[in-house]
Amino acid sequence: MPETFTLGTRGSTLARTQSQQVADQLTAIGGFDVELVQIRTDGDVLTGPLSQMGGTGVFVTALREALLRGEIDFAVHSLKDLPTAPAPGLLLAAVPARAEVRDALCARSHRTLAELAPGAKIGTGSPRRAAQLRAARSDLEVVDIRGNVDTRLARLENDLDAVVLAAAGLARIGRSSAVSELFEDSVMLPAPGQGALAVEIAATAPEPLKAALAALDDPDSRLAVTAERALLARLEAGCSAPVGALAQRRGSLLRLEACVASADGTRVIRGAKATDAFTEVAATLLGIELAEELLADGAAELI
Ligand SMILES: NCc1[nH]cc(CCC(=O)O)c1CC(=O)O
Repeated sequence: MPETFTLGTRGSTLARTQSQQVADQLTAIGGFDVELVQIRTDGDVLTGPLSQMGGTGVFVTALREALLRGEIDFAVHSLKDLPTAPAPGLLLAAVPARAEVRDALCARSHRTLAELAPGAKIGTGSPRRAAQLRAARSDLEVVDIRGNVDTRLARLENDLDAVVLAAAGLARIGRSSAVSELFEDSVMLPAPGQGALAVEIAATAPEPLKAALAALDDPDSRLAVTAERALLARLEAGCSAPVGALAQRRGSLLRLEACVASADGTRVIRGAKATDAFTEVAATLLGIELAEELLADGAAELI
């Protein structure tokens, strides 16, 4: 009988879908059976605006505690929900190949941002998305929304003209047909880590599990998110701060682009920097150095 490992997951459709995808890959690579264990996090239970829930990691803390107690063998998170602070006793076993990184506009009648009527209502719970939307279209009414992806899309049938969601999440749950525009980097930079998954284990996890998960790791994706998260950490900004960042391999360079915006979108500080060294250290330095350039340009006032 193959060995069985338990995978802790949040209960949302998105979380269960992405956990099942990693489980299937692990079964294919390692020949293991994987059992999904559903765990409720504060992010699933508490109500109110996410940006005011206080503390980081509302979506991951309960999963991390289950890992440390040995109740589950591994956990799959959306990487952008992971706090940048190191997690003692835990390891990032794999960053699988990243999916689409961009944010998507989902609008009634499939309108693009430019096609939305003046004063149209556009929903997002993210200060980063709200600020960049206001910078692009100051006439729109940005409405604070939350809930899972399906709940947000349902608002299009109800009171909103458009919502903004991560394209990767929509694709994972089979709702890509709702997308009317993928935002270019110049209009909206994604959240650090967007579109990537994080597979986390306890440092004491069995070697065969570590080895099988290591095979799921995509080095370019890991380096890109390392640079983005180093920038976020150096800015001392959390996942709900108005910070966008995107690192991508461009030929022989790893290029990082980032922005910090004021909540009202009237100020957007942007910068970009590249390195030709493809190591964790170089990616981390890239993030730190670009963060320091943004701080020198006044970013601290906006965070
Ligand atoms: N915090 C919510 C969250 N965490 C990860 C995703 C989407 C998938 C991803 O970016 O990997 C979403 C929903 C959204 O932002 O639209």
